[in-house]
Amino acid sequence: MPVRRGSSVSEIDDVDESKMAYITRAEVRRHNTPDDCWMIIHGGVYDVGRLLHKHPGGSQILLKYAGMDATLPFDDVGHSMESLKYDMPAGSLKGLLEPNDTPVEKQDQPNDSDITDEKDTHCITMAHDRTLECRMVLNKLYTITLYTTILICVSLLLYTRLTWQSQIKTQHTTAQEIRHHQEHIFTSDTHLETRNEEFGIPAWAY
Ligand code: HEM
Repeated sequence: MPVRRGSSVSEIDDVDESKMAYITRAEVRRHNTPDDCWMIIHGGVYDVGRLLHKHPGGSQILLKYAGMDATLPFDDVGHSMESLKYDMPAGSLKGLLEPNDTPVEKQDQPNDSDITDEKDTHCITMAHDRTLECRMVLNKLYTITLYTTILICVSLLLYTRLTWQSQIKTQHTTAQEIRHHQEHIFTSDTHLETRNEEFGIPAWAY
């Protein structure tokens, strides 16, 4: 993965550095809960609270870096710098990292067990993600049921229509045959004569 170590937030954002507050790592570290989650990326201090549940990579990964410098993991995953400008909700940039603060390479890296011990965020996130997963599964089930019902209804309609059509066709043909046969019988002179004779009507009477 391309890592752009050394890039600064002011290079990608229209940031007027003179108007931005400088924030220390210690201050950022205090904002490490799902309700108050800050992180440092490329020298910018971001409040990721509003991004948490919209982040395509999930909220859990962001909470893992809550209160920390997430520049390296941010780059390692392959995010573009433009992502900070266009995907970060407006107003998320709280300030710039105090320039004389400890460099990122010397920072502690997060460790899953630390997170569970130090913060309750892990449990909260897991519960949240499980709820989301359940909702997604239910949504999928609902969609599958809906489509299956529609498919069954359409198949039934087609089947009924086809069966009726063939029945109607058969009835129609039989009716036509009968009519044709009758017409033939009644227009046939020989038959008329025979019939008249049967009823005792002489041929000259017709
Ligand atoms: C705080 C600023 C961040 C923003 C604005 C952001 C934004 C995004 C966006 C737009 C995507 C989807 C497209 C892409 O890959 O670029 C994404 C995916 C992802 N992000 Fe972030 N992200 C941020 C921070 C982080 C951090 C600190 C991590 C930690 C490692 C992270 C991990 C991930 C992962 C794992 C994915 C999924 C990648 C994939 O499915 O290929 N993100 N993020």
